[in-house]
Amino acid sequence: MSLSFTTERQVAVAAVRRACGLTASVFNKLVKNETLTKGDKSPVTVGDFAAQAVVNVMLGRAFPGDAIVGEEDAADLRGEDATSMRTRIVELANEALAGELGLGDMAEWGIGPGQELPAEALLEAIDRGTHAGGRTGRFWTLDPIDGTKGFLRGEQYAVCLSLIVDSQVQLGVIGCPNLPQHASSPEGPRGCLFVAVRGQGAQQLSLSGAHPTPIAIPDFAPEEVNFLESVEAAHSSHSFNDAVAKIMNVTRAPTRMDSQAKYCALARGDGAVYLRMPTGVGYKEKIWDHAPGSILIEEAGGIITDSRGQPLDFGLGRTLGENYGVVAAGKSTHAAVIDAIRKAKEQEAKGHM
Ligand SMILES: Nc1ncnc2c1ncn2[C@@H]1O[C@H](COP(=O)(O)O)[C@@H](OP(=O)(O)O)[C@H]1O
Ligand SMILES: [Mg+2]
Ligand SMILES: [Mg+2]
Ligand SMILES: [Mg+2]
Repeated sequence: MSLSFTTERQVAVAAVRRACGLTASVFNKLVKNETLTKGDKSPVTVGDFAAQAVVNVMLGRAFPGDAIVGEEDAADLRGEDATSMRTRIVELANEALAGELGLGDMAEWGIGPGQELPAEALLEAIDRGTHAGGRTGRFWTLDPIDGTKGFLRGEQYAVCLSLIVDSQVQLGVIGCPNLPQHASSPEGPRGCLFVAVRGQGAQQLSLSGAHPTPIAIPDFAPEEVNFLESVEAAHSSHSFNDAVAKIMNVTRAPTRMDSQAKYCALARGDGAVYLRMPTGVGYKEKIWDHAPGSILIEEAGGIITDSRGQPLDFGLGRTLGENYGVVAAGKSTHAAVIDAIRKAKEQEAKGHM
């Protein structure tokens, strides 16, 4: 078997590009009854569902034998009360699948004129994402909109796709429609793609899939270190991050950003540390929230582990198992973060936090 994953990369970039176009167009037109609240109280929009349908249709055509671990499922879309949402999703997904071919995209992965897919086919495509994951075999992970809360605020979100083979992430593609192309000009052009293939490095591309540019995590002088963290305090402990930053004598304020755009920002050197610590007990991190970002960090020369310094295990199923948080940083910084976390935990245990 070839391990260059050339076709997989091509399909993944094409699928993420189409899904980004869809989500960006949906944002400007989103109305109130196009968002649902899921069982865990988190929001999901017609954009999430339609983007999952598009990516799953394309993966299904290119790799009919591959399983998919996708965040969304179509259960809430089948009832009569969901008719208007369903109609909108069908319209959005068909529009994206019929849209112009991007760089490296193939006509047979999308649909031609008059080939619109009916609602049932698209709901089935969404439900192709119900795979359980696991230790062996080949499957994709898909988060059609990561950072749905950021998406709804008009801030950062990302379309995130990865390929896992026997528990190892081999390919990751992340599309960030709202991320400035250069951190140095935050008001400049927005929208970029990030791609990493195991052993082939990490790249930033334009949203169209053109102009691949290698990216790497730079060395940070201690006084230049800053943290990247979630906007949502319920997703990651801001106060623990403050304690860790203090121990590391970090003076720069943290950069808050939704979604795996944080991994992209880290991979190109916009920030030095991504730290995500649990806010309570019970929540298990999902593999689609970290698999694409993890390979991007590794291929950009960084290290990603849990807060104990142990590797993340993508072979446990749909989640990462018991939650010890996530720490990503460049090689020269990562050990210092793990050490500071240990000290912060000691302080916390002594009631000093
Ligand atoms: N209590 C919790 N702890 C950690 N992550 C959580 C969480 N509740 C939801 N999330 C996850 O946090 C993701 C967003 O991450 P971030 O905070 O970095 O923007 C969500 O992805 P979705 O937006 O795809 O649902 C969701 O999977
Ligand atoms: Mg969600
Ligand atoms: Mg997510
Ligand atoms: Mg999501």
